[in-house]
Amino acid sequence: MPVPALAITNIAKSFDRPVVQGLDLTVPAGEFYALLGPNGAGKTTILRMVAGLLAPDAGTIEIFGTDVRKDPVAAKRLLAWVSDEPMVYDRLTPLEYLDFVAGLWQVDPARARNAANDLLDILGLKPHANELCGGFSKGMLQKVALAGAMIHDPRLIILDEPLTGLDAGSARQVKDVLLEKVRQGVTIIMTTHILEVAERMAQRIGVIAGGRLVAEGTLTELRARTGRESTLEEIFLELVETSSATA
Ligand SMILES: Nc1ncnc2c1ncn2[C@@H]1O[C@H](COP(=O)(O)OP(=O)(O)OP(=O)(O)O)[C@@H](O)[C@H]1O
Repeated sequence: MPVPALAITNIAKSFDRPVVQGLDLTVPAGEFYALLGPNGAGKTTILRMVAGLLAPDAGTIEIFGTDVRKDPVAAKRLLAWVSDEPMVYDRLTPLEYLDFVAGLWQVDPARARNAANDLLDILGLKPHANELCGGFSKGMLQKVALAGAMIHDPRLIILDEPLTGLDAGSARQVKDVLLEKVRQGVTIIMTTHILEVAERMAQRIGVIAGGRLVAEGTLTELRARTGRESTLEEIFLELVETSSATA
């Protein structure tokens, strides 16, 4: 079997109470995977552990076979983490910021500049490429952060609510970038509360509730599980209600 992009085995994490409990999750290479779940379900906590920003209390996480805790630098090279709170330096222009990030990853400068120009173009930021980020709206900063996360050609891109706060045009640009990456063979894992986005973009959907994976599959498989022709919204609500009743 080919090495999956992400293999999570039995991870757990507690803060003042258990937040992630015995979670297994495997995402094959090249897949667009959406992670859904109610507020507080543990989605961000899971992704922060995958990105190496938070240590699990138990279990293992592998990115293309590389253990995130044993070899964090190698694992981080393979992935990009795009948080829902973009961190971009105010006093840099998008082009300077992308040069800076590419430098941290030791990407060849000429290659990085080409990639930066392509990303800024597709994200509609070309006209602002030489303006200071300090004057940008949150949506523009989100797009600069996304471009920065992709500059080292990651094989796995993890995004936490990437479309929140974006207008229709910006959301379209971000979706186009992500779909193009998937066409190129990159794996994408994304949380979203916009069920229509999960329905249209993702090949498989995982539903998290109470820190556990309560269902997973293609939309057709999830429909089969609930046993009727439902919308993703109906399936989602049913799965989450069932899981909280069981808990
Ligand atoms: N650093 C922390 N310290 C204490 N509790 C935390 C911490 N991070 C997350 N939590 C708690 O863990 C639970 C899960 O939070 P998490 O952000 O992972 O959920 P989520 O599924 O991403 O939610 P949302 O959809 O609202 O973003 C919440 O109850 C949250 O308050």
